[in-house]
Amino acid sequence: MTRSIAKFLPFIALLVLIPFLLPGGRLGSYYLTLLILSLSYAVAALGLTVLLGYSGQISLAQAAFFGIGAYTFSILAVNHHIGYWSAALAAVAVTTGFGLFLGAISLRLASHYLALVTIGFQIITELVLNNWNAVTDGADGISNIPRPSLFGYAINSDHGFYFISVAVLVLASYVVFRLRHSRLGGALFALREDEIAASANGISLFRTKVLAFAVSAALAAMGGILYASGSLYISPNVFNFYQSVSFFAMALVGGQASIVGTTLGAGLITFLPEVLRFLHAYYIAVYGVLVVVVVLFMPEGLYGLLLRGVGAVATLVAGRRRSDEEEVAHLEAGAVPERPVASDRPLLEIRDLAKHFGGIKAVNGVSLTVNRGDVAVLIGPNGSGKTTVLNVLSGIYTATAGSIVYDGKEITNLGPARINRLGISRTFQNIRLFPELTALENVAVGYYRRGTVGLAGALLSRPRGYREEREAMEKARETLHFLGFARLGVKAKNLPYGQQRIVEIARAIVSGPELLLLDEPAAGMNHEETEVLSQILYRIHARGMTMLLIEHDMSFVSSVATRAYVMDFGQKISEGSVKQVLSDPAVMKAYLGDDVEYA
Ligand SMILES: Nc1ncnc2c1ncn2[C@@H]1O[C@H](COP(=O)(O)OP(=O)(O)OP(=O)(O)O)[C@@H](O)[C@H]1O
Repeated sequence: MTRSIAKFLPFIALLVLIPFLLPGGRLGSYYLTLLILSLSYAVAALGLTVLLGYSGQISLAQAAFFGIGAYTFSILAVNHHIGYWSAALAAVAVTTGFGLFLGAISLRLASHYLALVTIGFQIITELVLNNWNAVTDGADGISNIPRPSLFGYAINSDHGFYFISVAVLVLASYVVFRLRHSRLGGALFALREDEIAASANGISLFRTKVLAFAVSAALAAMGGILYASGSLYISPNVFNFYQSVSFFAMALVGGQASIVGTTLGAGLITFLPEVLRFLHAYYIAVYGVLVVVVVLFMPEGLYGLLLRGVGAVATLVAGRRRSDEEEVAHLEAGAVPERPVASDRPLLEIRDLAKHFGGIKAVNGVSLTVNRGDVAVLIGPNGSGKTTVLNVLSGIYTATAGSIVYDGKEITNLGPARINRLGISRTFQNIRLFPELTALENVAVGYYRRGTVGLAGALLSRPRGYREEREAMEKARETLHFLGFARLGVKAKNLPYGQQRIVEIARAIVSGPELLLLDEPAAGMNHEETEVLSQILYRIHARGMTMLLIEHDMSFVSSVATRAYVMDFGQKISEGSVKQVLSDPAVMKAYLGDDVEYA
């Protein structure tokens, strides 16, 4: 057991001891009922930890999945007399199916549009539960819902069922924890932070989003089954829109990306109305204000605030931390590494490529070949179509016409994730790091394409999951070190511009791609930083990577490039060595216009 899992132990111990802690040895049955209720809510809210906290997808349909789980289980167990655990498994499977469906149809939707679709799903589910009398018994609901038996013992008492609920919460937390600490966890966070950058690092948006919805629905179903068994009776009004909002509030108030935080949030949102009951009619206003205050002023939730407080005290006790600045390493000066000589074997062949945006012919019939070992540069005036070539090449845009062949394979319009997995990595003109992830975590995401562990592997094979995660972290550390960067634990959004560029390059090379695409890597850098960047590109080139870069800084281009292509108005107007193209009259005309003769 790792230390990370061990840190949950006091919390689990507390949950086990709660019924014995209060005066009188045992809680009154009313509070025990509330505790069981809050555990069922916590399990369902953990689904939102994955969906909202990790992958950043907004869902207001968690009560619908909670209801589908509770109803499927109750219908099977009560009306069809299916055994408890078989009915429970079937309910989780059916609800997961609905999660897969909702995830698949919401693929192209973001933020408020996605929220609207989930609200629609929630309302349809409520309508079905209320009106499909033959199956759901409509507004009457279903009663006499059974409780489980374990090893032949029926767990009928509230106390017994409380411990079953704790066990299910621990199991649900374990699922979320394992998912978080596998390559899929990194993929979910990347998706939350920047979908384009995630897909350019080999992460399939479709599979990852659908996975998040499915896991979230499965956890909602587990919570729903606990709810049904705990209450012994269900009716549609429990699984309404307000309950979905409550689940949302539980995740936000506790700490949406934290297992313990969400569990605390569920407890708080369940017990708060009881604690505030003395306020009579005013309680709902006070309750609402408290929730809004936490959401507005504590972005990491109450648990995040608690952790920060503990961290601050620990820092005070241990003395001041070394400042981040002290951790900055520099690229060690050394001889310029021996760079490979470009071969005449093509790695990338672009033929008659066109990309039109309505009437704008951004790229219009461009052909170019990059040989293995080349550092090819694409230059041209602003708006000449360079970035568009890179975007089509890396699958971000689909081509209007033409073909792209990489390593002998046609890759035109394959999509960014598949193209990355074939060994093509890129950086972006307007740096696209994952801002809330640290430099190290950002780079580890770049190693995604080298991993193999899927959901089953992450949940069932702890050694494989850990090994892969550790390997990604080690490679990320090694790559950052190779580039002379040591602020590993600093969030990307807190790094200065030049360092963000280095981290983005590290993320692009960590998986050892064959072809590296760099879009204006020196943009916004001062002279010193540009010098360091050329050293970095020499080192990367010396490792055998072929590069295609876009750049405006001609002295930088002259120092690193082995071959140059020039574009103007969407077409290639010149190619050759940097020296050759810079003295080509067509190129001078493109840059200087009619002043060329004067120049
Ligand atoms: N998504 C888009 N929708 C519409 N037009 C676009 C889109 N992307 C690029 N364009 C247009 O295509 C043309 C080429 O743009 P592109 O960004 O490829 O040029 P560039 O050579 O990279 O320029 P710069 O050096 O300024 O980055 C421009 O006219 C631009 O406005």
